[in-house]
This record gives sequence, C-alpha cells and structure tokens, in this order.
Amino acid sequence: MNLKADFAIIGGGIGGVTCAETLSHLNPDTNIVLITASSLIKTVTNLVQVSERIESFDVEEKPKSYLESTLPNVQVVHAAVAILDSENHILKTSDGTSVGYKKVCICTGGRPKVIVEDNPFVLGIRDTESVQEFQKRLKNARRIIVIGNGGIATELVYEVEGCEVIWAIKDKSISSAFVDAGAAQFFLPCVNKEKTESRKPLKRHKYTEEDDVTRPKNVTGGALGPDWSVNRDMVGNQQGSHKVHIEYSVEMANIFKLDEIKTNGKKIENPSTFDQITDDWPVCVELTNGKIYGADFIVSATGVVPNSHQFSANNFEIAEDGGIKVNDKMETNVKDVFAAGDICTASWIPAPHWIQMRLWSQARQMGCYAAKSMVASLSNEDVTLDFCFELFTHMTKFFNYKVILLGKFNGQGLGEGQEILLRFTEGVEYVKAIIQDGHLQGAVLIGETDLEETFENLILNKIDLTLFKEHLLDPNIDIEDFFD
Ligand SMILES: Cc1cc2nc3c(=O)[nH]c(=O)nc-3n(C[C@H](O)[C@H](O)[C@H](O)COP(=O)(O)OP(=O)(O)OC[C@H]3O[C@@H](n4cnc5c(N)ncnc54)[C@H](O)[C@@H]3O)c2cc1C
Ligand SMILES: NC(=O)C1=CN([C@@H]2O[C@H](COP(=O)(O)OP(=O)(O)OC[C@H]3O[C@@H](n4cnc5c(N)ncnc54)[C@H](OP(=O)(O)O)[C@@H]3O)[C@@H](O)[C@H]2O)C=CC1
Repeated sequence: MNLKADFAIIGGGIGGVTCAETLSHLNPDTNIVLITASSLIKTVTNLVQVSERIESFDVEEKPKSYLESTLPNVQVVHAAVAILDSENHILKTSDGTSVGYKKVCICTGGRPKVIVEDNPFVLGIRDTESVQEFQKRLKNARRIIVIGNGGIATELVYEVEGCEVIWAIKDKSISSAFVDAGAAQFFLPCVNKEKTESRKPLKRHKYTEEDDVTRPKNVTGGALGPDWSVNRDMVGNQQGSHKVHIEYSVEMANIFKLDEIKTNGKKIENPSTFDQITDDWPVCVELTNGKIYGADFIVSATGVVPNSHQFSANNFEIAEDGGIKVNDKMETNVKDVFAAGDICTASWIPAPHWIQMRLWSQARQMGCYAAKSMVASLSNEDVTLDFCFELFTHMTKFFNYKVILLGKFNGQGLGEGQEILLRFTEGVEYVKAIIQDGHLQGAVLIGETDLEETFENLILNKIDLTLFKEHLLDPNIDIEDFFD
C-alpha cells in the first residue's frame, strides 16, 4: 500500500493522538496519517480545567476506528514504522506500507529502563501487555522486590496486597522522583496502612489489544492510563493486606539463584511478615548494604528510556537522557521532522518555572504544540512557544491523596537562598512553598489544600511576597481574598 499525507505521525499514545487531533482541527483540508504499532490508541477524556494551567483528565484506550470516525481527514494505519527516510520524506512500515509526507512528528514514546535486561525474573511496566504479565506472576507470588523510587514504584507498593513487598530505594526518603523528604514523611504512615475501602473501579468500556502480530517484539504499546493500577487485581497468594518493608539508600548489587547463595553460605534476610514464608525463592537479590532477599520476581520501576534508537540512520541529535532533541518549535535537527512526548527532550532554554518530566500532561501539551508548529511550518509562518511551557504543573494521586506540583516544586536548579515554608497536618495535608528573592518559585500541595490557583498566580505574576511570606501558609488567612 502506498499512501501520501500532508502530515504523518508515528505513534498512537497521548502525544501522537493529540497531535493528530490538533492537526485535524487546525487544518481540516489536509490529509493526515497516523501510524501506530499498538492496536489501540490513547485518547484524553473527562478533561477538567482545575485552574488556568492545571488540567486533570482520564486516558482511555480506543480502537483506531474511533479516531477515523471522529476526524474524517485522519487515517490510522496499524503497523510499526521500520524506516524513516527523511531525505525522501517517506516512512516504511514493517508490513510493506509506505507513506509519503510533507511534515512528520515522531511520538514513539519510551520503554522501561530495566536494571537488568533479558533476565526472566526482572519485569518492567509500561503497556497493557507488561502489566498483564505482572498480574499473572503476582497471583502466585509470596514476595516481590520493587526497585526504584518514582511514580510506578509509589503506586505499586500502595496497590499490591497479599504479597510481601521489599521496596529498595536509593534515596533516604520514599517517592523522591516526585516529592521531598518532608512529603515522604507525610506519606510514610500510608505505606503499610490497611486499605479500609476498596476504590471503585471506573465504569468504562475496556477495549483489549488484539494479538499484535504487526508489533515487533522490541516495540512497546502505549504507556498505561491513569487508573492502570486502581482497576487491576494486584493480589499475591498470601492472606492479608499490606506488607511493605523499605530498604533505604541501596541499589541492587547482584542477582543470584538460590543454590548459589546456599553454596556461598550467605544469609538470606527474612523480615517474616507473613507466617508461612519459606526460603525456596526462585531469585535472590543482594543489595549494596550487603542484605540478601529472596523473591518470586523483581519489578524494575527505574524510569524510562526514549525509543530514539529506532530511526538512528537519520542522525538525530540525542540528549543525555536518550531523547531526541527538539527546539522551541518541537523541531528535531532533521528537516521537516518534529517530535513530541516521551520520545523527545526539550532542548530550548526553559522558562524559569518549567521543567520537563515524562508525563501524560506534557505528552499532550507537546503533541498539541507540535501540531500547531507543523501547520505553521507548512505555510511558512512562525509560532511562539505555547504558554503551557511557562509553568510546570502536575496533578496526580499518591497513597490516595491529591498531589499538585507547581513550578520548581523541589527547588530544582534554584541554588542558594531558598526559603522553605511548610504546613503539615498529619493525615490531612502537606504544603510546601519555596521562596527565593521574595518570590514563590514552586510548591508541593498534598491533600485538599485549595491553594493551587492562588499559588499558580503568585508564581506566574511574580508577586513580591517579602512582607507577606510569614502569613502565606497561615490557615486563618484567606490568601485568595488577600491577593484578589
Ligand atoms: C505504568 C505507568 C503509569 C503512569 N502514570 C502516569 C500518571 O499517573 N500521570 C502522568 O502524567 N503520567 C503517567 N505516566 C507517564 C505517561 O503515561 C507518559 O508520559 C505518556 O503516556 C507518554 O505518551 P507518549 O505518547 O509520548 O508515548 P506512549 O504512550 O509510549 O506512546 C508511544 C506510541 O508509539 C508507538 N510506537 C513505538 N514505536 C513505533 C514504531 N516504530 N512505529 C509505530 N508506532 C510505534 C507505541 O506502540 C505507542 O502507541 C505513566 C507511565 C506508566 C508506564
Ligand atoms: N502518578 C504519576 O504521575 C506517575 C508518573 N509515572 C511516569 O511514568 C514514567 C515511568 O515511571 P517510573 O519508572 O516510576 O520512573 P520515574 O522516573 O518516576 O522514577 C524512576 C526512579 O528509579 C530510580 N532509579 C533509576 N535508576 C535506578 C537504579 N539503577 N537503581 C535504583 N533506582 C534507580 C530513579 O532515581 P534517580 O531519579 O535518582 O535516577 C527514580 O527514583 C515516568 O516518566 C514517571 O514520571 C509513572 C507512574 C505514576
């Protein structure tokens, strides 16, 4: 099959689909081809504007026909792109389809950065297939080891029940990819708390991925949606709820088989939180503090590697984190090739309160802005960087608490002279504001603080707080009223 498109997009995750939707709305007369290796595409639903810059939304998987029926000028091809021939402006898929394009956007996402590749006992989690594999193994598991201290690990240790979890983190506090040690302290009592009520699964029609014969083994499906852990059965084979043991300031030193441990006469730790655990583990892990734990398997929740290896013949400029570098128009260094979402690394000079993190919200914002830029480029017009890149915002849930992160929420790159203001009520809320040079630079808001809109404005409008900062977190002062 030979197709011709004004705009082509590679990847059916949030980045690619948002790019296709925006292109279609901006330019209904053009023809757009989206090629995706996964049989289902991701769409954003239930979008709620929490404040001017904070959005919350659900991510749903839909069949490709959904996009084609809602956007008449979009054609979706279910195949993996094997070759990007940027000189001749042609894409070739592994099943022989070729797509000529004028502008193309690469939205091929990332894959889990796994601590040990090709070890049958080490799993990474990214797409539906990988989480199903995790659930299958968990059913028969007595103990798992979770390595990593970011989003996936934080959500997993909270969700897994009926199975002991050894959570091995390289930092002194939990969830450090998102929050500071103070917030970690706030969350700590939740780690082993019995879940009183199970959260209701969202009532949505779930589509399932077809057996993906077209998807090569080294290409993952789209990253999972927000309720990936909530709606899934994550129960091991032990009686009881939560049993999480945290090992701080460690990394994995070695992986052994049980007989190797026995031969060497090494001691296996047994936190013995469940009664009937015996030492007949399929795999053992030695941590850098010398402790050895046996487990049924290991989850490596250690970050994302952008899929930038796929089209390397094009000599893309690659950033240190492995992403394809893009400028402030989402253009790569290769003519007429754009990139958006987890695949790319923002390589413009960022606004003072913005940082890149590989998140849905940013994949959506980048997909949308890349589309605007592609349209402008086709008609030789200019675009200015979208205002969503002025302020970092992220809204999520950890341990069933609402979490909002704003600006330089962990003081990233601020250097000396930061003042931290804190408000902490155990089990209710944690508020951290970072002030530098009299101005609010970032904030962590956990719980129903209702401060997000005001804090967002304080950061963006660069309000001088020198005289007011003593009262900023005073619960008896309505700061929204004060700054109105
Ligand atoms: C378990 C998990 C939980 C997460 N939770 C959150 C959260 O709570 N909040 C949040 O903000 N973010 C979360 N994220 C991160 C978020 O999911 C990602 O940042 C976002 O989905 C990235 O979107 P993307 O479109 O760039 O990439 P992806 O969703 O990875 O999509 C890439 C697409 O490209 C396709 N593809 C790859 N190679 C090819 C090829 N050669 N040819 C054709 N198609 C190809 C893939 O099949 C896929 O369809 C989570 C991620 C994971 C893994
Ligand atoms: N609610 C949310 O917003 C969620 C977001 N996500 C997103 O999904 C993606 C994947 O999540 P996840 O895998 O948790 O990635 P994250 O980037 O969130 O966290 C990875 C963690 O693993 C640590 N790490 C990296 N290498 C090693 C190693 N060799 N040994 C021990 N620890 C290591 C990192 O430490 P260091 O940073 O010091 O390298 C970091 O703490 C991320 O983009 C994340 O933002 C995922 C789930 C939920």
